[in-house]
Amino acid sequence: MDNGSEPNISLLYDRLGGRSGIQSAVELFYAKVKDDPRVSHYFRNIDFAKLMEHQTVFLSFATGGPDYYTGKSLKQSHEHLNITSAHFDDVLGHLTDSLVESGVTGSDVVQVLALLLPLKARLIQEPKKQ
Ligand code: HEM
Repeated sequence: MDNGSEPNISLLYDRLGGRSGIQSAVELFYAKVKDDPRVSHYFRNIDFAKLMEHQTVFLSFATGGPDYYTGKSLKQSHEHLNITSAHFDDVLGHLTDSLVESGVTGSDVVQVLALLLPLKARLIQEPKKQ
């Protein structure tokens, strides 16, 4: 038993390799997205350097790192894009592959996805059912 001042568990952020580990996975991720004709059209005329920086900060913040995400709300930055449910899944598939290729363990990949999947309803615009 220790003195109880620090819980003996590691942060998801640290297990992802901290800021530099997340940044490498994000670079891999956008390379895949840009190469995928199903979704690359969403990213036309986008400043990728800025986008990668914002995504790195967002993921660092979401996984318990010291960064604080102060960008636009995800709803604001995505609503003009009209993202479909299937395209959301395609993009998260690329994120999954990028994390696996970066050496992230299966259970940590699941933990990242568990943080992001609940955001789907805010990011997609499906036609309203009659
Ligand atoms: C949970 C999943 C997602 C997260 C956490 C996420 C996160 C982000 C973040 C943090 C930004 C930067 C916002 C800013 O610069 O203020 C961004 C921008 C963007 N995202 Fe996502 N995103 C997700 C899913 C998607 C999907 C599925 C697509 C397309 C199919 C997409 C397309 C874009 C585009 C095109 C931008 C740039 C918008 C602009 O600069 O006008 N995102 N996203």
